[in-house]
Amino acid sequence: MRQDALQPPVQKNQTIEIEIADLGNQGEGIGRYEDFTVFVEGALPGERVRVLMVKVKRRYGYAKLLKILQPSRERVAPLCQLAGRCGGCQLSHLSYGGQLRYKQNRIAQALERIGGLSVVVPPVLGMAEADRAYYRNKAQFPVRDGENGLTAGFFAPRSHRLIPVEGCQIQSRASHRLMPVILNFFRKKGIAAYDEGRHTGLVRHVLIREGYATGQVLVCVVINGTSLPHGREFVDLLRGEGVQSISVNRNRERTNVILGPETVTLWGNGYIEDRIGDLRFQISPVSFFQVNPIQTKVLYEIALEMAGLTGREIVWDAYCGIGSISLFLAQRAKRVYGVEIVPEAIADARRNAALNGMDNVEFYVGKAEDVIPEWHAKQGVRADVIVVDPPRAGCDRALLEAMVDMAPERIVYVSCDPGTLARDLGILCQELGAYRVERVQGVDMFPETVHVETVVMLSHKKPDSVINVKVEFGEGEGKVPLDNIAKRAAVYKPKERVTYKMIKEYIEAKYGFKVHTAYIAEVKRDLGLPMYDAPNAVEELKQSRKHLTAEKVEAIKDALKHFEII
Ligand SMILES: C[S@@+](CC[C@H](N)C(=O)[O-])C[C@H]1O[C@@H](n2cnc3c(N)ncnc32)[C@H](O)[C@@H]1O
Repeated sequence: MRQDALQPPVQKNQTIEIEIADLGNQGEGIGRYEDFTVFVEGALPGERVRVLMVKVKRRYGYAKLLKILQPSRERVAPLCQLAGRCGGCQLSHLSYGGQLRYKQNRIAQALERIGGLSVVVPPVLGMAEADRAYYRNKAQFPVRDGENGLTAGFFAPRSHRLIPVEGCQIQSRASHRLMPVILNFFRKKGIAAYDEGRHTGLVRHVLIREGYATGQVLVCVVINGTSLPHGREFVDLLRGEGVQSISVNRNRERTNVILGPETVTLWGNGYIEDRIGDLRFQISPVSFFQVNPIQTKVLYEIALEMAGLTGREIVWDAYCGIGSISLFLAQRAKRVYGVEIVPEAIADARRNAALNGMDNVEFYVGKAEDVIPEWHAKQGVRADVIVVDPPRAGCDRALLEAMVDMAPERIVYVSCDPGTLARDLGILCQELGAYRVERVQGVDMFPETVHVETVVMLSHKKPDSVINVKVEFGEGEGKVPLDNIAKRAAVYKPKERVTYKMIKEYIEAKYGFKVHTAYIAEVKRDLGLPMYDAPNAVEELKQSRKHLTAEKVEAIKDALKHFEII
């Protein structure tokens, strides 16, 4: 043990040799140097590596991989020439079997460490080798000015530096074919790429979506303006390339969010069609649709199986997108209600229900956490099964509480983030104690990357048996005093969950300044506190921001003390 526990045993720019023991949530190797944790991008468990320390904090640091002294048996040569540079495929140097084991382990660890749930997690369902190349049906390329003029690509890890992408192994074949054609057109017509710093220029992103079963292709250009110059010629060009739907999306905000609020169709119906199993789906540019069509079928079939439908059930599908899971469920349920925040997706969902001749589904636009509790409280609607498929941030607490109130027999939780999944299952199963986990299944929707989809089946906890106990309250022999009950209730009262919002509000009220979630997360991390309740912190830390001042650190620590977190 070091003499001065506050002094890290390494310094910035120092070269050290370490053994890698684990892989972090971003696919980075994790090793120890004395009792100091070192994160090394590109290193694998079982490897001995020489690294250069690039950032040193009190208890942990980040290092650059200089040399692999002893490679792991799981190390493979990445198929993609951009591996390690573009920030997209964090695991392309790990064998596919190794990737699946990493994902299985990630789910199990999150459930145990964050959710407090000890559950058997079976192997993740992977893809056949022949299907893995070019598996994505949607590409969203940022467009910026590069060394050779207007360029499309992907951002390097934790930056907005564009790495030109030619020959990406996971994007669709249609995007490989069309991007050079589209970029050439913009260059020839002198159409400017977007400049983030100055908020000038026109083309921000190009989105290309391809129907896996139909081969139909949609192109949507996201612009910092109202219209695309030479739009007619652009349409003619892409129609000549066999594109079915061409649109522009207007995004004039200074934001990292890709899509803006308005989409204008330049040509076609404004959507493409695809199929999953026997069902047909129309998909517009701004609607969510799962990106891996082969694995989507696997995922939905598992969700359907877990829902255990017999044809008599009322089902709610929260976060329903274009209604794809809803329609899968409606094939075997009495009635399905879908809720989704994006109006265009609900328009797609309604069209999709009609397209498939299904009249036992209804769709509502709104936040799941508003719509479902309101329908339950005001209209008294009930549910036999609730399916949730939230974005990475997981379910809103109000929705979790409403589900417990509605007490469906089963909840099927589809998740793309093991951390927030575990947090929400912890609330449903441990904190509110209303459900138990029956089955967990990971599905590899995102080969080569750290991401994994998980489906969980929860069943309602029912008492095993009932005994009748006669109790008299009040003073006197054989009676239970009322004040004792109040005291016991105070002892067992669950602690209020402290949210980042509460910490921010406390600091603003007491110190008069705002602090970013990422700052709170950084201080928590420095203090060695768990980070699971800051699902967006990692993303937020990627954005450029000012230095975290000592004043803010003290204010955050004060708030953490106030809420008894430290
Ligand atoms: C992971 S997608 C799932 C979509 C769909 N279940 C599927 O498999 O295609 C999450 C969806 O939730 C929607 N969404 C995000 N926040 C929401 C909220 N608070 N209430 C309802 N829907 C929301 C998004 O627009 C997106 O369509």
